[in-house]
Amino acid sequence: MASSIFQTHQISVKPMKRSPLNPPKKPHFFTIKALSSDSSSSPSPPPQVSKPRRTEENIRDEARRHKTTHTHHFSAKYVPFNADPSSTESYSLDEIVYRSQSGGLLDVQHDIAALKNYDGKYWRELFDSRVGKTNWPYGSGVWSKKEWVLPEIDSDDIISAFEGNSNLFWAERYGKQFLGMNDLWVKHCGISHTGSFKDLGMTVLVSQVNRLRKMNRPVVGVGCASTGDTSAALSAYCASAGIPSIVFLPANRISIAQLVQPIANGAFVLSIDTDFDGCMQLIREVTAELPIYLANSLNSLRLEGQKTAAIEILQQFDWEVPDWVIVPGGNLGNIYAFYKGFQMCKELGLVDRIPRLVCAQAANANPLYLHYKSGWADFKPVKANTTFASAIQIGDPVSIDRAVYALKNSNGIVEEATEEELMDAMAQADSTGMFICPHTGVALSALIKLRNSGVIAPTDRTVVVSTAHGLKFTQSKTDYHSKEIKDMACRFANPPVQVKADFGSVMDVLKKYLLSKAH
Ligand SMILES: Cc1ncc(COP(=O)(O)O)c(C=O)c1O
Ligand SMILES: N[C@@H](CCOP(=O)(O)O)C(=O)O
Repeated sequence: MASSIFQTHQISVKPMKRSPLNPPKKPHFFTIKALSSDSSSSPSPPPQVSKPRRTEENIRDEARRHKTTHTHHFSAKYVPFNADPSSTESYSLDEIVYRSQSGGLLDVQHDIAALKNYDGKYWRELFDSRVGKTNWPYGSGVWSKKEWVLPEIDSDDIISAFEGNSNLFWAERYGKQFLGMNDLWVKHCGISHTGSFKDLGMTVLVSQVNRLRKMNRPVVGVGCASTGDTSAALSAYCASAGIPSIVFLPANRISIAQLVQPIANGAFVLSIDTDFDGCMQLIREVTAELPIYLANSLNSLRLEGQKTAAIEILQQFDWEVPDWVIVPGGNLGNIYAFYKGFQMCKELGLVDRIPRLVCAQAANANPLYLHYKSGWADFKPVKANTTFASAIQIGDPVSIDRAVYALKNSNGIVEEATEEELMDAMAQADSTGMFICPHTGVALSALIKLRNSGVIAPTDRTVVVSTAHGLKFTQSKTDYHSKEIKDMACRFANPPVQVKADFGSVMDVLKKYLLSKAH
């Protein structure tokens, strides 16, 4: 059997015998019948139907067999972000457009009235029913919310690695030992196909590109500027779809593990002698000239996938709302994506409030923090300095307006972390069994500050969003534990002990170690 990492195994299940007493059941996951707009009642929740997969089928074939004509009326379109209610400007998602007429950001606007034909209980049960299954495409944490993401895309056009459904980890020891907290959680979005939360948005964007190409729209390739994670996700999803990808990387500013990802996935990699903001400027100019589709989060499609992480957090808490969610911020799409996910759940009746959001920035790349501290006075981009949190070394974030909106509407806070603070926080978290990235260290530093100042109470249910896998950033950990960082005490370094290869020497160091650990 031809296999790829994006295919799951064929599962052999004997077809069930059908008889008049046992008629074929309706495939509920694939047919959501919208009520007419004047209807006041909601349909009953989807029944659990076992859907035998034929031996000769893979999961795409099975989904095709179950496909019925579209019976739901959910839709979405681009509108200017935060537009005046009187604005009539809008674009089909099948258009190639990244900016509004006035040059502002766009947003994907769903037909909320159609979605509201179903009550919160219906959506909760529908989403819950899809977790942990292999039904195409709903086995993905993103596509399990398809009606809220890209309702009109054909499931056959979707490119998915069954991303999402990431671990919400109870940080028991870290919470107790370092913060006196008993309800601290880490949402491990980096435990994902390419090792960061970018997979959530990229499955949506590349699926839409796949659709556009099938419609013969002029898209020869997909391109992005990147600090390492967007490029990894873009190249993997494009490789899976057989679509050329082009990535602009700031030379010598991303980790080796991140650099090798697009190289291995066959992307056209340009290493450019500038920083991320310079690469971003270039990709915007290039995509305006060439048939290359822009994959950065300036493109609001990406945020539709990323917002599902917020919905997933609520789902994992059995639809109870945490008090705080802390997100590291760089280009600032993700903080808005979280806001949007929470807000949609509130608007559609799945929950009755949203959490307070905290955006955490590295002090070396802190334009949002400075803007917040100035009382949201005039925004000024900064020149971002080198930071161990290299994926957020961004001085001129494209989603600044989205971030400000999200924070203002969630009673949010912005915090910053120095290099020493973020590296110490990462080392302490790792010492309790995690293996986080420096960006998660930034988010934990923000938490430490807000706990110390009493803004976050010991009993507050708090979620720290971990955005990438620690294995992408081993050089920073190596530098820290070797105490090789200039002007940093590396207080929690745990360097290996060099010891002679004889029993006595090994016993000596072990006894010393055990004594230091004895209570
Ligand atoms: C690992 C990691 N964390 C956090 C961020 C920040 O996300 P955003 O750019 O959406 O603010 C990024 C990318 O920018 C990232 O790659
Ligand atoms: N950290 C990002 C920076 C670009 O962000 P995007 O969400 O706008 O693509 C990266 O990994 O490239």
